[in-house]
Amino acid sequence: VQQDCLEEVARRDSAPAITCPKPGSRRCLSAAAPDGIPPMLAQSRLPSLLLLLPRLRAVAPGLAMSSATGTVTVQQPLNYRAGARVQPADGGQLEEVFEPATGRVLCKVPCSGEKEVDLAVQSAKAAFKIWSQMSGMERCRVMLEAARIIREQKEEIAIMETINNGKSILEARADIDTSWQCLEYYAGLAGSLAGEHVQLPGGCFGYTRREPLGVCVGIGAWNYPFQIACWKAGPALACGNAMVFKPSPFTPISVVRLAEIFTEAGVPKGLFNVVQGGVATGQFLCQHPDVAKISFTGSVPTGMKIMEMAAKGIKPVTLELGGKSPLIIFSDSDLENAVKGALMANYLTQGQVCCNGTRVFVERKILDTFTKEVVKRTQKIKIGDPLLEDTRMGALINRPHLNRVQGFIKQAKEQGAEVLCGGDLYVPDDPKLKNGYYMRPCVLGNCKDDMTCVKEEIFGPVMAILPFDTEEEVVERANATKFGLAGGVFTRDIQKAHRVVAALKAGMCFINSYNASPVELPFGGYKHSGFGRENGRVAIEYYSQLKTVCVEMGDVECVF
Ligand SMILES: NC(=O)c1ccc[n+]([C@@H]2O[C@H](COP(=O)([O-])OP(=O)(O)OC[C@H]3O[C@@H](n4cnc5c(N)ncnc54)[C@H](O)[C@@H]3O)[C@@H](O)[C@H]2O)c1
Ligand SMILES: C[N+](C)(C)CCCC=O
Repeated sequence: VQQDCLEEVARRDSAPAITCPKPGSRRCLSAAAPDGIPPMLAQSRLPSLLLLLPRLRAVAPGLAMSSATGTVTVQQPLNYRAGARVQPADGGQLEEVFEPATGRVLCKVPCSGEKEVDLAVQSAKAAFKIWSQMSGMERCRVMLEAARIIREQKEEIAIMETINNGKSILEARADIDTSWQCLEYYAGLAGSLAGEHVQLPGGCFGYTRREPLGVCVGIGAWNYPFQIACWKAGPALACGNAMVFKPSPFTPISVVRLAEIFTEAGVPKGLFNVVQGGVATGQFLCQHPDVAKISFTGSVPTGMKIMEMAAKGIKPVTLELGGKSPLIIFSDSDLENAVKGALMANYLTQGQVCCNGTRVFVERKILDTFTKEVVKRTQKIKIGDPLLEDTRMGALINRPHLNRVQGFIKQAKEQGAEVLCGGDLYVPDDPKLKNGYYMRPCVLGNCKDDMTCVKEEIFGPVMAILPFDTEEEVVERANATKFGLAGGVFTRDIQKAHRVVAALKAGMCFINSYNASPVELPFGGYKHSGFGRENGRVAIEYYSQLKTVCVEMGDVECVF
């Protein structure tokens, strides 16, 4: 037993059944797909929660028996500094945190002020002195241990994420998988970070050292709270940096568990700290003179503000922003796969995914057949309690966001789009879910490129279908957007597939699939969707700096 768990959970008789991955399974992306579950979400199944109880009690006392929807309250502090949960030194305004599935308040979190932000940064600075002096192999070992603990505690973390975010437990498990995989991947790279040796005339030489930046700030969005934190912490820590992370005020819970796991794994106390709050806390972080880098995931308007603040301190930034990505379905596609691809491109996490392919361009020849099939499958999606195993769509993040998505659908109708299915609020039969933030996934037909629903990021389960006639035309229309995060193409013609993705102005492209995110592949946007990359070897560049050392072996040549 290594911690006071943050959850004080009321006991209930009917706990949801829990499944776990096969121990040692590499990743769910490549796993077989039992029960028709998409391979990227598939898990091998274990029996019920009862079999896991001894281990769950050990790692998370109080969480094990009954982490069911509608029962959890959070009582422990959600700030983390110098290796422990703390109350913020100057916590001001309280933010209510909701359980999207029920609309209940899970806790009220004090927003960290300037003093708490400074304490967190100072704590990170102190730990940086130790961590940055360790060898890559030493850092690798600690990070592997953190990955191992996450893998071991995957079920509890996934439950926490589902309760705070509203996404289905099936998806939350896949998120936790990509989280520990990310730490494992960068642990692997930590030991091989190196510079170059360059021979110069007269026996002189130079060499380069890849050095960490210092204290890095991570600011996260609410749609993938734990995963976003790992995608930033992985490369940052591998390079020898320390981090202060601020999650979205809507989803403050799971990242504190990550901080505890890092401490349990053996990082110096203070290496990974968490501050809580919204705009003001984020600003204190970005403006802090001892912060060396900002990595931000969120909306385009906030990204612009972050960049302005970073510019004043000449701080490098990584911006992972929004999108309105095209998915192009040619008539020679495997129709079954194309339909599945469109569903995966639009409905994960209730459609609240930055890289979603929400503009679905369909070659006119197959428009009717494709649309009919997509609508049929969309109508069958099981909405409801996100902790139930058979739920495929949970609740949106909060009431204002649900209203915003509904507003987009209303406006789409006013502008001439046709609602082919869904788009209305969904009220589950279960009384405890009556105040949750549910809606039916929506397919819009009769869409035109200049409609708001086609131009703006809706960030909800809303797919717009747009017919096209030629390759040239569709590429031009696909690129006619300020965003450039992702894009996809379905076709059996291999030359056409590569030609089209080469022409797409987007950072993450898919051929005959959509929304896979293996940690080995860089992820990030073009244009207003941001710059810098997460995942893959290249992320090392964004969390390190190169020092050149020039060595003279003879006498100094002096012109004076
Ligand atoms: N490209 C990606 O990898 C990626 C991933 C997930 C989400 N997103 C995008 O995130 C958006 C949804 O997330 P959101 O609603 O949380 O975004 P948001 O921009 O409202 O907030 C993101 C984070 O920034 C903080 N913040 C807000 N104003 C700030 C300021 N002035 N200074 C510093 N910090 C500030 C918020 O508290 C939050 O932690 C969507 O546009 C989505 O596409 C992008
Ligand atoms: C894991 N996905 C589905 C590729 C989402 C990445 C993060 C975007 O919001």
